[in-house]
Amino acid sequence: MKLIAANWKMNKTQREAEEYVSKFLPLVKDVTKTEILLCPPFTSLCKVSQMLEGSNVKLGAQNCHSEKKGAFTGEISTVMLKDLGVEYVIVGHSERRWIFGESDEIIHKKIVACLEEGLRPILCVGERWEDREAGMTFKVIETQIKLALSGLDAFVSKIDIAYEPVWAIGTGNPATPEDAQLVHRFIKDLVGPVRVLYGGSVNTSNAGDFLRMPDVDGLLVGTASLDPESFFQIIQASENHHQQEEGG
Ligand SMILES: O=C[C@H](O)COP(=O)(O)O
Repeated sequence: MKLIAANWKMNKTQREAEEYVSKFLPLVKDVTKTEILLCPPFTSLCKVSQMLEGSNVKLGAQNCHSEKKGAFTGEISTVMLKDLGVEYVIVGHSERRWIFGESDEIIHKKIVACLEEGLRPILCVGERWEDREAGMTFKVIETQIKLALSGLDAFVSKIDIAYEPVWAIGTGNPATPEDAQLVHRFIKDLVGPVRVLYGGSVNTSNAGDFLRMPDVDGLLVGTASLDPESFFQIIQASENHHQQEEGG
């Protein structure tokens, strides 16, 4: 099943999150062929978790710490997330890699922490523009994945990967669906059967084009997920795609 995930990043107060979910749940109530995920900021997880109970929408977090508890001021553990009803955690988003200096080693530890707690990590990988220009896209992706998933071959079915080219994030300049397809294929050849999402300037107009690619198994949506209507339209693109596939 395709996964369409919303990463709200550092947006929305609790009240705004509540308004969003109130509008969103009736829109998606008949969605059955697509897995839907909302990843609000930590401050809204509790409220959103209560609202999603019994619905067809799952809850994710945008980050976690690698330790279960202890003297880590300002951090949130996988145990705490699990306790709130979180099922997914975005790990290694490029905004954490490049703004906060999160290393591949830390990302690996976070993935292990998620797996230990029964949470499903969405590992984000992606090249910067200069990597792409230097012809290093595949090398960068390979290195990020090998380091993050080192020793975790047996757990690949419990992990999703999001290909998010750094230069495409929040720029309005997405990868072409064909370029995304090439990288997704490369990732599956490297890792084995794994669900690979695309992220980076996905919107209501281009979502269907990405979802038509054979190895695009879902989308990780930032900006266009902030409005419930437009996020719903992206989910609809996935439902439509599924219907077309079934129709042959
Ligand atoms: O996690 C989501 C991605 O960073 C994509 O963000 P964007 O849709 O605003 O480009």
